[in-house]
Amino acid sequence: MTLEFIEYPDREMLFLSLADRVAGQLSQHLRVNDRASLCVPGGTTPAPLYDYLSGAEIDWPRITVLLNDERWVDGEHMRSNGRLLRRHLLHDKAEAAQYLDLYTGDASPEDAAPALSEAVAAHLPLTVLLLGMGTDMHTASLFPDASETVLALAPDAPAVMAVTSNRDEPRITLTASALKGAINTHLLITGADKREAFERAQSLDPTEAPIRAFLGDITVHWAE
Ligand SMILES: O=C1O[C@H](COP(=O)(O)O)[C@@H](O)[C@H](O)[C@H]1O
Repeated sequence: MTLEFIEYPDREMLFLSLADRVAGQLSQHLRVNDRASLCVPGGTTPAPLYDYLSGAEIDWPRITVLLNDERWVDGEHMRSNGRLLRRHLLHDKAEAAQYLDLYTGDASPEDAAPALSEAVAAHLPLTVLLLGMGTDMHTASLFPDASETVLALAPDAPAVMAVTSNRDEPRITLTASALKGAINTHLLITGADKREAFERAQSLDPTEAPIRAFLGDITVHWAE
């Protein structure tokens, strides 16, 4: 198990270099496999990374892109993680990728979870997993001290679960069982507050600091 922490001089360098690394890992995988999967976070941090990645010269038609988690809102809603992807990643060269949308339009994420679990399971293990993290140490939609997080961290959890106990909108999330087997895992964090949260997480239980469940073989990318 190796945790590598890379500190970049600035965010621009981080986003450029991480886009290059992710593209390289996907291409490498496609040299000996028919298909690859790229699982990425939503939120406010990764848009510039996706702008770079969308122009990468990789064999996008052989790549399935999916989110770590989605908020149960319409795809055009400001809080939709899918909206972020459609605007910043799934255009230019990456428009040719296959997109596995976690927002199905079902009445609730509970209704959608069983079929999504099957759909996601077909793309495991993930070729490249990129995680984000909130200052509260949540990752994907696995939130600290939530009863659903205990279930989503269990090794026998289905690949996808509904999350309804958080204070915002209902959500859908990949669980630890789907996320943890990825071939390449990266964590993208920026700013002093997230670095401090990341350091704190290392001595906490995953139920208090869900990102802790993924701090095995991982490369952490940080810039102020
Ligand atoms: O709610 C979410 O938050 C995390 C972190 O987002 P950020 O805004 O602090 O960058 C994100 O990784 C996750 O996908 C998203 O749904």
